[in-house]
Amino acid sequence: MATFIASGGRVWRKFVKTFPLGSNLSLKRSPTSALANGRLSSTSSENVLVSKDEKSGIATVRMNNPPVNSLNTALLLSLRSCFEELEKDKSCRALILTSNKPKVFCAGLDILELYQKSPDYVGQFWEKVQDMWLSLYGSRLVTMAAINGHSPAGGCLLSLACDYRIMAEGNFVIGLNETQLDLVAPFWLRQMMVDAIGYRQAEMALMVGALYPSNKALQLGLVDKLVPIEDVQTVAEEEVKNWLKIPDQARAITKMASRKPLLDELRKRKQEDIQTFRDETTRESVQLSIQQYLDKLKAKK
Ligand SMILES: CCCCC/C=C\C/C=C\C=C\CC(=O)SCCNC(=O)CCNC(=O)[C@H](O)C(C)(C)COP(=O)(O)OP(=O)(O)OC[C@H]1O[C@@H](n2cnc3c(N)ncnc32)[C@H](O)[C@@H]1OP(=O)(O)O
Repeated sequence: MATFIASGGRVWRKFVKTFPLGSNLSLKRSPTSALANGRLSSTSSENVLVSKDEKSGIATVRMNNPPVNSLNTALLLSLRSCFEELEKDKSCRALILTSNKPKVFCAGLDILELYQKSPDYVGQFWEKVQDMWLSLYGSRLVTMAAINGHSPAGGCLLSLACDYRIMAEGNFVIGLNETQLDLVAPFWLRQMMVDAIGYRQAEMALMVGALYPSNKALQLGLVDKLVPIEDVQTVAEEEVKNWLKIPDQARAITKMASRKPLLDELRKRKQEDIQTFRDETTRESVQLSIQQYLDKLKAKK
């Protein structure tokens, strides 16, 4: 269903569309954005909320998968569908990725998707991670991560796939802590880390599975800007507007020139990467580590 809502001088396109596994993509107003002045509607089952300002062509994509936006199958499918919809939309020029629940941007992969599942299941799950990443990392749009909270592992993956990262100041962490779960970050994730913070720092960070507080992440270049949590969205919008002063075509071609080798490499080695993930994740010792990690998370309370 697609409707157009005109409000406050801006035209809002609103549609609710059902994606596989019952996840929804809806284009609607975001409650805190300066871009937002359309009508707000919401249902609790929607795991991705999207608002798009037709005038500027800036879309805000809010992950809405309580309690911590862990990347389960449904959220991965919704994110991919959403990125692909916006990619096809000729009037869309930029995408801001954020969390609908401040304090947690994304808790990474849903660990339960990796625990006590069949090799086929985890293989299919991993392919959804790959496909979501291919659509975000390979996007022609300006992509901005508005990291309004913790961003470990898969949350860091999402952030690294964007063009620019603005993070909330304070006691929030970001990084690739895979080794702490006895997992090994795949080559395309490691490469993004190297590209962001340089070989030596990335090598150390990946080996020890480091999670950095936001000020250290800024110092390393893992994020580009720190702002108070309540300003993350507004600053992201301002930053996007600066980026949009550059002609889209030249910017997008330049981006593709630098990202194509890694995109092509994963496309070429997709099945091998899935096989490795299947084998590693379902290994008994890794399952035990995942179980212990889950217990640790629960015991936190
Ligand atoms: C070549 C070899 C190939 C192998 C390749 C293998 C992997 C490679 C690539 C990528 C791998 C990525 C791995 C991951 O992403 S694994 C996920 C890692 N994530 C984390 O370690 C974060 C864990 N969570 C936290 O630290 C905290 O939850 C957080 C700081 C994000 C928020 O804290 P807060 O206090 O607000 O919330 P909690 O009380 O801790 O959590 C609430 C609730 O949610 C559950 N939960 C948290 N995170 C996850 C998660 N990632 N998956 C599933 N469930 C999660 C938590 O257990 C609580 O549940 P409950 O007690 O309320 O039932």
